[in-house]
Amino acid sequence: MFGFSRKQAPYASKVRGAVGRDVAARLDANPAMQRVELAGAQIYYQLDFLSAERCEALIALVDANRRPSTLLSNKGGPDFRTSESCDMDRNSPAVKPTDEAVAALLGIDPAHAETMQGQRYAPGQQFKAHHDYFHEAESYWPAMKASGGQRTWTAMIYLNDVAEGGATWFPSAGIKVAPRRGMLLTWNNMKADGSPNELTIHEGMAVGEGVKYIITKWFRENRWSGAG
Ligand SMILES: O=C(O)CCC(=O)C(=O)O
Ligand SMILES: [Fe+2]
Repeated sequence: MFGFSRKQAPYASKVRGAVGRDVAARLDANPAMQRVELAGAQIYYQLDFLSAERCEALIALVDANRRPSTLLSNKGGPDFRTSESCDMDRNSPAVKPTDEAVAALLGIDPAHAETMQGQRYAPGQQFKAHHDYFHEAESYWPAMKASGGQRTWTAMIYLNDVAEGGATWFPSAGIKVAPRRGMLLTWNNMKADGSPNELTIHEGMAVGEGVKYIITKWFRENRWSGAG
């Protein structure tokens, strides 16, 4: 029969929907986690996830390895992402416990995680509004699909307090998170039906005074192949 098939939302996905439910159930059951009051997206945070000592060790690694940040698409122009960043080797002793703790917190197989990124923003540096999920109509998508598929959850940790600016702002969701040493922020980039959630658009606002250090971990729907 033609014309009577049930319509699916574009890009809906059972696998991605299930990851959203499973991780949220785990976070809801964790007394240390707080859920941001918001109907349209799953956003959680935990104060003091990392000790000051661990934060300092990670900051030293970012400082030692930082280079200009890159983007998958250069549509946003030269001031879109002006921070510096680096890979945080998951096998290095300073990174491993944090890397594993984040995956365990979410209950996602660490093999699904991309290499953790360290990021450093000096005054005036920023990461303008973007989605962490891949836009499947873009030319980069086939390579991303092959390397582990869509990004589901993002986890970020603020490694220091910032004197002024540097908040993570979700303009559509109406949430602004000020950096705070050791705090973890995590959100699901997908909706309940497993399609990309536009409401998760976010920006790393320009730092006013001080330097901002964070680490970010992106999880894929499949095992990440380590390339792309
Ligand atoms: O710097 C921030 O607060 C946001 C960073 C970010 O959006 C990312 O790493 O994907
Ligand atoms: Fe982001």
